[in-house]
Amino acid sequence: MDTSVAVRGSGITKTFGDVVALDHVDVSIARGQIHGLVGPNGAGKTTLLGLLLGLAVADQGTLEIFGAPVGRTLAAPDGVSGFVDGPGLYPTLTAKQNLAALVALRHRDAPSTGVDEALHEVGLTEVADDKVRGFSLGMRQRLGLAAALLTKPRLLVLDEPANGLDPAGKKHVHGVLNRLVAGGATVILSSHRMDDLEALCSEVTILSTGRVVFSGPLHKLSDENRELDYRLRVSNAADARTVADGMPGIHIVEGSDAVARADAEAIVVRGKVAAMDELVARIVRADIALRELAPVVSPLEAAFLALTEQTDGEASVPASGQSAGRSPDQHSDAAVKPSAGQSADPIPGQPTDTAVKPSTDQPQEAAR
Ligand SMILES: Nc1ncnc2c1ncn2[C@@H]1O[C@H](COP(=O)(O)OP(=O)(O)OP(=O)(O)O)[C@@H](O)[C@H]1O
Repeated sequence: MDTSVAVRGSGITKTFGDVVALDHVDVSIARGQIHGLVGPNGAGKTTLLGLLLGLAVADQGTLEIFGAPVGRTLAAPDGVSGFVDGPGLYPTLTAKQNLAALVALRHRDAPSTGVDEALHEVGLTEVADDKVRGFSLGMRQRLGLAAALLTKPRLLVLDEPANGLDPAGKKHVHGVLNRLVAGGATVILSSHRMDDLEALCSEVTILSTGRVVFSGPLHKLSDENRELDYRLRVSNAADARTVADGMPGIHIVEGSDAVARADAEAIVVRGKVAAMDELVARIVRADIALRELAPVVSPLEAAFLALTEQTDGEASVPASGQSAGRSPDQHSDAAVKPSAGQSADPIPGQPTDTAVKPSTDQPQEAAR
């Protein structure tokens, strides 16, 4: 058994009717890291997370968590907790009562074990006695995280945990996840926020229409040979433009939104890393101050867009659908595969021992 691997999936296929949600997915997720799952709407992220939480069972393929095969029954695998589609909570109970109810289901003798600590960890101590009915989306997300933490998971699985979080809440949750991982746990989360993923994750898996189109370390997405748009804020945009104009490998991007959003002292140029290095050197030699230099879209976002390029509606093609990704030879040495297929249903509202389904106002038998 490879002890460095938390999750290993091979040939995982999950269909819902004629829709292929996961199409022969191979994935290997290292222990002790935060691993990001990213992909367009309908790519299969929630379906995959649901399999990890025991909310659904794959039609084909094998899935192992910490070396143990995931069974064919709907039950959360040992040491795994989290939620998909938002945490299920009892709106008429307080935050504290929600957590106590979950603990009571497991430890009838000590129903409050760990509740205060979990609320403190997610920053909800002050509203511990408030009814969840009045909670904002962000507060519910944090309470769902607290519910998952109660089980002291070795693998925490979260579907878009940053939904509804304000910047302070997001920072707090990032801190919780980083502490968890520092303590040896593994976190797998999905997000549409590339900045969150870049801030948190060492590795990502990009899904497109049910297939893995990239899986590996984030740095492998920074392809120096790919042209990117960069925004430069300088002390004199007109002079910087003159320097860039006609330089080999550099193209000035006119009418870019990124310029409009910035200020009069910004230009946007397109080029590869080597050409950008030369441009920066020339700008400095021309006594122009370079105040900011950043890609208009991050390497992760650029790779995401390139790898999941699709036309409207393509994300919902049935089992016989077309490939939506680029071919492997268009990418670097990370695990890149062609994409295709399409997806289907995470199990309908099946709360399990640790995982919770939809956060409607209907009480779920929640995050135990
Ligand atoms: N219970 C279900 N019944 C039928 N189809 C389903 C079911 N759950 C998911 N699907 C379909 O499977 C595909 C993958 O859905 P999934 O929710 O896994 O995607 P996702 O990547 O999480 O999308 P999003 O980013 O929009 O949350 C979609 O086409 C979806 O319509």
